[in-house]
Amino acid sequence: MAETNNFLPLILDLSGRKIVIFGGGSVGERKAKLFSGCADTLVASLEFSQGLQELGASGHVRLVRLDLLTASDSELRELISGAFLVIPATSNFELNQEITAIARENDILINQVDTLGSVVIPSVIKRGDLVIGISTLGHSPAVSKYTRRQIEGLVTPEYSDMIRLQDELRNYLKQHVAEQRQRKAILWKVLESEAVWNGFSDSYEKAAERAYAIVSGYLDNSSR
Ligand SMILES: C[C@@]1(CC(=O)O)C2=NC(=C\c3[nH]c(c(CCC(=O)O)c3CC(=O)O)Cc3[nH]c(c(CC(=O)O)c3CCC(=O)O)/C=C3\N/C(=C\2)[C@@H](CCC(=O)O)[C@]3(C)CC(=O)O)/[C@H]1CCC(=O)O
Ligand SMILES: NC(=O)c1ccc[n+]([C@@H]2O[C@H](COP(=O)([O-])OP(=O)(O)OC[C@H]3O[C@@H](n4cnc5c(N)ncnc54)[C@H](O)[C@@H]3O)[C@@H](O)[C@H]2O)c1
Repeated sequence: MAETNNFLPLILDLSGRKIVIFGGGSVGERKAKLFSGCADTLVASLEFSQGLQELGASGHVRLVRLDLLTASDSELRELISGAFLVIPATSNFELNQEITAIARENDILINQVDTLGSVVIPSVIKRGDLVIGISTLGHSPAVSKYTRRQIEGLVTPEYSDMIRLQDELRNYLKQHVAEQRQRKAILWKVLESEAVWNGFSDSYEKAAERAYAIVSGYLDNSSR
């Protein structure tokens, strides 16, 4: 098991990145579903789950059918050529290790699914512009999944509304408040306002109206 206190989550722009998954079973499908929305995802396998066949048919992932045990090294290198991330997820541990070695030789990031490798895939929550990654660093993926479900219950749709409102306010305040510390104080006053949060249940406009009232109050006080 790798030394786990050196792991940190990163939020990456995967657009245009090539991700190659070996193995089209339940794990390969879960990984392909995660990445297919944002990266060029290829799955190489003997067989493909129903879910992957559907993703392939809809053009969301590229499926390459082959027996990796009889594939030549050059065929494997061709498949991983230009890849940002390789995920060896067949049911054959030795084969996964072989693919890992080839990816390592080519300095490609590897997400190992049958042990803790240098890249760990977290549980992911994506609610609009709010993205949360959760990992136990290999100790208990079930707890990651459990924690995801717990947090999903907390992250109500109002979080996306508040992100939109804060984004709007940040741009407004950059035009009207010179001092960054003052801008930060106003944003937190809005963020911690129960009236603003409750306003969203009426409408976004209602919450925004209450937020701008806080901003005006702050600006009036500071101009005295
Ligand atoms: C988070 C998530 C992301 C994803 O892959 O999508 C993920 N696994 C998920 C679910 C899950 N996986 C497993 C169970 C069964 C219960 C359990 O074992 O706990 C459950 C829960 C379930 O299915 O209910 C079995 C399992 N997992 C690994 C092994 C190999 C081993 O450890 O030996 C075995 C076989 C163990 C055995 O043979 O018994 C290894 C890994 N799994 C990881 C990620 C990485 C560590 C992440 C972390 O530490 O948090 C790591 C190291 C590598 C990797 O990145 O794949 C995803 C939840 C997505 C969601 O939120 O829904
Ligand atoms: N990381 C995780 O969350 C997690 C969860 C469960 C299991 N695992 C591990 O992940 C691995 C895959 O698990 P799974 O449930 O997806 O297995 P699975 O049996 O559902 O799928 C295995 C896939 O590998 C393909 N495959 C096997 N041999 C092949 C070959 N020679 N050439 C091409 N393709 C080949 C099969 O066609 C199949 O599509 C297992 O080793 C398991 O230990 C990881």
